[in-house]
Amino acid sequence: MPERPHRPDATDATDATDATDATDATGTADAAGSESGEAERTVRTVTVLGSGSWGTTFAKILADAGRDVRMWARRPEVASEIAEQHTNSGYLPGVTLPDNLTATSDAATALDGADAVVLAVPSQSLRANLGHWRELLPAGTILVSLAKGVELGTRKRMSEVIGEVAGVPEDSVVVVAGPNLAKEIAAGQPAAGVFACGDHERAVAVQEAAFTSYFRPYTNTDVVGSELAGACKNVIALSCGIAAGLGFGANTVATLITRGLAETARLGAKLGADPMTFAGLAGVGDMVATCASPLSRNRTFGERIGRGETIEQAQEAVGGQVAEGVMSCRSIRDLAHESGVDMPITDAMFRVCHEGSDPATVGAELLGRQQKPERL
Ligand SMILES: NC(=O)C1=CN([C@@H]2O[C@H](COP(=O)(O)OP(=O)(O)OC[C@H]3O[C@@H](n4cnc5c(N)ncnc54)[C@H](OP(=O)(O)O)[C@@H]3O)[C@@H](O)[C@H]2O)C=CC1
Ligand SMILES: O=C(CO)COP(=O)(O)O
Repeated sequence: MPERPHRPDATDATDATDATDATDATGTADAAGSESGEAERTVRTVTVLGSGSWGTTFAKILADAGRDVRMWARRPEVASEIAEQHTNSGYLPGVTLPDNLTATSDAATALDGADAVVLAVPSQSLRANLGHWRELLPAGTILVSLAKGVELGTRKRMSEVIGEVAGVPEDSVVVVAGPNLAKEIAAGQPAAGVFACGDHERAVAVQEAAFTSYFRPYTNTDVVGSELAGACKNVIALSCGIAAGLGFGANTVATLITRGLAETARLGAKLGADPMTFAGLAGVGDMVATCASPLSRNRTFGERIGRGETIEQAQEAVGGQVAEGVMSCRSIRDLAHESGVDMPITDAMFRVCHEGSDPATVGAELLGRQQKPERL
């Protein structure tokens, strides 16, 4: 696969069009999820559905990379603030958004003619939200998922949910993973991400559209591993927060990160992931960033629980934003049980978040389990 030339922080998205590009800019050449990988694609116009921390930050990356970006916000006042003041103060205080990023609360207006559509709502709301948007998706658009979670009940990964609801092959969805704490990236701090898709051409098209001087996207074809890594680390971040809240230090957190990665990789191996994905940005990269940073909502949530606060108080501490691990500990635990995979930390988080178990007691039980070799 030849590499395409990359140019960070393009000021003109048309720069991205080269003589080899045979894709219709309107995206009508190829319906989303239909025949793919036959022609290089160019993404010029992107719609981001959801205007929370990561949705807004990802929109900023795309706009800084020279794309025309339209955001959809479910609250009209958020859309007006983004469109008129170029800020989203509720989610990214102090951040100025680029002029080529606009917003509306009307999904049809937001979606009109988009070459790519980024789904940036919480995992457990994705099915319902996408159900409203399905009929409005432009033909040929590339669907991109930012959500890191596993659906309750169905135990499906987000690309599976998107494929089902949008009626496209799940391996046509581009999944964004990696150590991407929104506030750091919105402040222009250097970071890398990984864009996973079964169709390499689609991943490359989005990679090119999101390449800036501060954000470096890689591609990967292991969608299963990338999605599971992103969902599972939120649960492990809860446990690291709890450990910190209980007053434990770096050894405890490092143990949870390492053993958390081990149980994530075990689940991934069982479900067909490439084990090397867990050694990459989506795996160890995101695990370390989320488990160690006070910016993580999941870690913060866990820390509050560790300090003795209730689930409701911990939810307040993350300011109404989503701590995906709280729901995903249930769906991932169910997935693990169904797959016959042992995930003791995830199981412990389920007991704390959903059965009212005492965090210190659960921690002691984790330590006291049957001894075993590090690698089975
Ligand atoms: N924040 C981060 O650093 C990162 C987040 N992610 C993942 O990206 C996904 C989106 O995260 P993020 O943008 O941070 O989330 P936030 O909680 O910051 O924002 C959620 C956004 O979705 C909207 N929304 C629409 N429908 C719903 C609904 N039913 N329930 C709740 N919110 C809804 C919210 O609207 P409203 O404002 O009106 O509530 C808001 O715009 C998550 O899966 C997260 O794990 C991935 C990498 C980094
Ligand atoms: O996914 C993230 C970083 O990669 C964000 O983590 P939180 O949702 O815990 O803030």
